[in-house]
Amino acid sequence: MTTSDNGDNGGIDQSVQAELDRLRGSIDNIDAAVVHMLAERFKCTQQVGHLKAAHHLPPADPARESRQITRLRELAESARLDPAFAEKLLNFIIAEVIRHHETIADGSAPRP
Ligand SMILES: C=C(O[C@@H]1C=C(C(=O)O)C=C[C@H]1O)C(=O)O
Repeated sequence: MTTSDNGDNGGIDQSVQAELDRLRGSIDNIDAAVVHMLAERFKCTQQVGHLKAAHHLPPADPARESRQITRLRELAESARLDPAFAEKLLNFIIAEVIRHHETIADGSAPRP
């Protein structure tokens, strides 16, 4: 067995290390894509927040959220992702968006 250290049992086989590095490279790329996609999503939701504030619409729209959750759960199922996890993630993001919308409606967020 080829290990990356002096033979103690803490060493990792080099082929295992190479596979770990390859997979972690992909994970890093995916994490970067997630960050970029979230940034784009927040750019859109900020604009929605300003539109709502300008027209005195409430920050949250529970009916829209309910449709999104139904849709996302279906997408998750077909992608073999746990639908409960997908729902929790969407709710987490939406809660942050609503917080932004409340700040915009308060008048404490500058227009971009
Ligand atoms: C972005 C909106 O505002 C809120 C945030 C949502 C979201 O992040 O997808 C969905 C509904 C609203 O509670 C919207 O009304 O479309």
